[in-house]
Amino acid sequence: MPYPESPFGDDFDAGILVRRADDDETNVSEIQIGEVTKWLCQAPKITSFRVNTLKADVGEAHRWIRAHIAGAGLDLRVERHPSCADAVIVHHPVSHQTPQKHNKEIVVDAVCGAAVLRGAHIYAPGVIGMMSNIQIGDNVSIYVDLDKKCKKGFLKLYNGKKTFIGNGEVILGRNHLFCETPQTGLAIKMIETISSCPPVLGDNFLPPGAALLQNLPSIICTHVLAPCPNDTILDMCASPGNKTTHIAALLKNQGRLVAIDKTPTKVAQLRQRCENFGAKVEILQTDSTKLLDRFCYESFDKILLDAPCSALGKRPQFVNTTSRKILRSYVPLQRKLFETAVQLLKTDGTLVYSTCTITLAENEGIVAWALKNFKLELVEAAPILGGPGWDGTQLTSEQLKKVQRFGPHQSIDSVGFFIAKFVKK
Ligand SMILES: C[S@@+](CC[C@H](N)C(=O)[O-])C[C@H]1O[C@@H](n2cnc3c(N)ncnc32)[C@H](O)[C@@H]1O
Repeated sequence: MPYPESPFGDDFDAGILVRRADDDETNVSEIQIGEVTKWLCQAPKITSFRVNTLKADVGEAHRWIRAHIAGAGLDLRVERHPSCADAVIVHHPVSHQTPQKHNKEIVVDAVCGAAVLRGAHIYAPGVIGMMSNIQIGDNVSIYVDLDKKCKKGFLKLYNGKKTFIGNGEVILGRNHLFCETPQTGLAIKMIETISSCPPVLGDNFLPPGAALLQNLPSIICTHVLAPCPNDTILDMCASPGNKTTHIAALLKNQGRLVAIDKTPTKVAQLRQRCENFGAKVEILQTDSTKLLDRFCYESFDKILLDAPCSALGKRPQFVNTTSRKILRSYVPLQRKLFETAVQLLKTDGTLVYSTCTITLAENEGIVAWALKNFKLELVEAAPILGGPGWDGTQLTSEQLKKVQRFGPHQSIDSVGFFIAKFVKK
């Protein structure tokens, strides 16, 4: 089976990705959606770290990352990002050759396969099938099960829908993998992958809280909010806290930062992240659509609404079983959260709206709706490092240049993401 061209099933109407929420029949955009779905299946060509400036110096973190990569015998370009002072970028090598395949095969699930293409090794729970003749120390080829039909513990050559992603060395044998519970430990040490992302790019080689792996568009998003010491800032949908801790760092822990999430387990994650990163944050577990019960009208200088969304910007994706119903379920919640944000924002205050998805309805659709319903000015979401927004809503081409979208054919090959910035009038 060749590498997939789309994570969606044959019966998925991809046109929904480029339609407005209030016009679900007509194709209103010129976007070549096939290019986008193909891009979603591929891994990003960079890995980015965000240095936590509350605990580490960017130059020093840059040297640690370079030394780690050199120590693994790799010669990769590692640079401090020219426009995001706290970002360090590792460029993956460009390889035009598919690795040579071995006769012995391992089958992994789609989530594990995606992690492998972003530099992970394979851990026991991700392995589904291992041929019975495979021994510890063997070099094997890794395949992703594309339709979840391979049974756990499968011991023959799997002939179902699968795609090749790379080669590795077996560390754990069948007995350990399939006969022991719980299944834990490093199962396959990756040697080479089709994405060329080197398998050394975790963040656990760095001192705790010094830096984290964070996709570049997410790093840019907090710079667009532009926190300044002594601002009063609200992060409405904050867990696991990647952007909250970034805001705290740019605030230098001065001013007031309130971070909220609705789900108790996610609030626990947020708390832990803020603690590890030395971030001074007031954390609340509540529904952000109901914040006017807790805060006065116009309480905040700046608000980040990193909204719950359909998360279709994730890369790579092998399989996505989302539906029209699920995709359309986010817009009403995004509008409610947005409305609350506008009420809590001071006049002349800044609101940044972002998502990690690609649909027109959740991105440009929300911006067009917001400009129609509130006294807001759309301002340039600088630093602009992504491309313009998609057409298909009432937004003009000038307005589409003020927002930023991360997608295919751009200088930054990262995940799909959207950022818009407003000032309240
Ligand atoms: C896109 S994630 C946020 C990621 C986070 N900003 C970061 O960068 O680490 C969206 C978050 O919104 C939370 N959420 C969803 N509905 C919410 C609501 N009504 N009120 C508050 N949080 C909500 C989810 O639990 C989820 O953690």
